[in-house]
Amino acid sequence: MARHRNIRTTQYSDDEYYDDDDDYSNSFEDDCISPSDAIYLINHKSKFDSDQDLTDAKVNSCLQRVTEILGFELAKDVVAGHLINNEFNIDKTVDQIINSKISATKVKDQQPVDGRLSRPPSVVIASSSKNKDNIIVGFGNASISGSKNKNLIATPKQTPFSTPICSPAATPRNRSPQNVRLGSPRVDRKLNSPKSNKVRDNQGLSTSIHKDQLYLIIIGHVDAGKSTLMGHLLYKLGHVQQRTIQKYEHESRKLGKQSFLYAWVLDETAEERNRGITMDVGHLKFETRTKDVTLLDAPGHKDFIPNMITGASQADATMLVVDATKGEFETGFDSGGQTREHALLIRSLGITQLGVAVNKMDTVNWSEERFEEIKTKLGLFLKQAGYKESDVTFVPCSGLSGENLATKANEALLTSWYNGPCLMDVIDSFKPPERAISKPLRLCISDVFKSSGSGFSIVGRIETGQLRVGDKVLVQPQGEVAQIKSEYFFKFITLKKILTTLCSSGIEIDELPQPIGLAGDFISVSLSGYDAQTIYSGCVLCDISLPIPVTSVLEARVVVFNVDFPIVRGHQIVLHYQSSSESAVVSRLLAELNKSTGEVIKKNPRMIKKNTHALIKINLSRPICIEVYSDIRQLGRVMLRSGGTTIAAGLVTKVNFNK
Ligand SMILES: Nc1nc2c(ncn2[C@@H]2O[C@H](COP(=O)(O)OP(=O)(O)OP(=O)(O)O)[C@@H](O)[C@H]2O)c(=O)[nH]1
Repeated sequence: MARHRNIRTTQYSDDEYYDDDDDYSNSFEDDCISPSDAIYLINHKSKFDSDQDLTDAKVNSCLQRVTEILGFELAKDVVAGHLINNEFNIDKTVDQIINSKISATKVKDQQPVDGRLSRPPSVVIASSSKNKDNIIVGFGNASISGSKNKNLIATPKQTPFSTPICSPAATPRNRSPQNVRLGSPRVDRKLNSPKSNKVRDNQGLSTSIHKDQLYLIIIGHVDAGKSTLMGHLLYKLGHVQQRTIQKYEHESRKLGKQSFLYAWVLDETAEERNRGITMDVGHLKFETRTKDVTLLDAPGHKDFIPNMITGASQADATMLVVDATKGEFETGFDSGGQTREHALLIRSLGITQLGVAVNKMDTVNWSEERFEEIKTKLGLFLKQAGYKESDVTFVPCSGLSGENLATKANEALLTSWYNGPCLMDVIDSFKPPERAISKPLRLCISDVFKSSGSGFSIVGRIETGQLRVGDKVLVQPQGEVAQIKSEYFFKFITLKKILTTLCSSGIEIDELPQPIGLAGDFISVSLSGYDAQTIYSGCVLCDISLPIPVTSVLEARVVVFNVDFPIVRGHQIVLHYQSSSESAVVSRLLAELNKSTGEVIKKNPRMIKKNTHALIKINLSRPICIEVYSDIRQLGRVMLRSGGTTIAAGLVTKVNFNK
């Protein structure tokens, strides 16, 4: 039996408590009063009211239990207040704390946009607390049961698929159930955490974690040294054991790829290691002085740009890695290289904070001249791409030698002219965005996994809103109402707590359940009792009363990249959004727009040339879940690809053509 049980719904009685074999007795820790004592004390409250010591003892005894259920610490006097208010009822106390934190956060976060998304605070609280009697904390299977609601959105014919799309050309129409992955969800790895900080503050639920949560994507041209840089940084921070590195050194030497030893920390599959390239987005978790950072190591190779887009859609800040080696920077930067494309993609997705690691400085003898040359060329391009100079920081470093990564540079040739921040300082200086907890629930499913037995799990990020066990949600685009069933245990894995990884590399598994998931959390939910065939990557769990729009037609304001051929009406494209993609066609060119003001320059142009802004209409081959950017930014961004290259990026301006 898991440590985390249905404590909050348990009605204790003396009989249960005194039964030696009864698991309930284990639910209370050593320093907690027994349930029978608690009940007795509550029933005889008046007798002991004057006894401050006794009250303290009761608070102390319940404090740990409350903290365990919440998953974070609050100041003792805050918990004491709630406990006394609720007559030491742990269940009510926890609910009250959670609800008070949500409403506190919500006031700050409330952003009425157009009425469609705004709603009174009471609705938010009610929706999350209406099933409070059923809230369960623990491991095991949870179930979303589907009761079809035909009055909602018609169910498009779709079949499940398992992996993020790799092929830009294909629409995954005929994926079979067998494609659902077997085994554990691909969740994120946390390496050894020597400085893991378990302290929590009392600033509210979304901000209660002592360290801010930041999703950082590493981008750059193929072989710029992204994986090596981050692998070595993690090693320097003590997140990778020395024996693991020794093992990688030994094994990579056997393959004749010793220079990739640090890259292996992030490139985990045999194919990636054999080919020496990153293919899928690797996730790792580490801590800086002020942040819990989730690292998204994106593939540099152009064949895997769709995977990179998937990673980018989750990121808050970016580290662009360029190779300082003579000729190599130029290859990556010139047209055909991925430096520009990646930087543009990231900016188009609304990510503004950028660090530029000028890597492999050892190959140019730590030359200041070379660093400045790269800074000038790239800086100019980044400015044109819409990055503010103040949001971009250049750092000279070497992923291979480890120079200027976790600590300030030692290399005399570098320190003779450089006194700026090291890579770690730059990462630490990124600002995490505010999480939109008060907006309607949007959980974007990025993966579906078949677990042992009949159940399956979904993995995804809560982009906005919140989710609790017992909540009813709408699965879009199916339009089916589902519920996180209370009689099952709910497995909530958040990146705040973290996760699983390769046992072979000495990395620990640390999956912790949470009673509530909030915007920004990447979670895994074990499901059973719901048809796995109808759920797939790209589906969205959302608020029943304010569902995400489902549409097969949309309008978007796009920036056309440096394309060889102009975009014309009837242009076949693949539309990328979140972790999904869909084949589509540009059905109308509505207007060419002024780059800076957005004013219409020309209505109904015949074509849209490179580097222009335009308003276009797109018809998709089947309905997708998407938002207007001004409603929910995270879900209103799209990428247009054609012939294996990204031709434009844009923001959705209209989705509902019936109104
Ligand atoms: N001299 C030198 N070589 C480096 C440095 N960093 C990485 N390399 C080498 O560059 C090669 C590519 O490194 P990776 O870390 O795999 O590059 P990557 O950018 O992650 O590659 P993809 O993910 O496939 O795009 C490897 O041989 C590394 O050893 C560095 O600072 N100096």
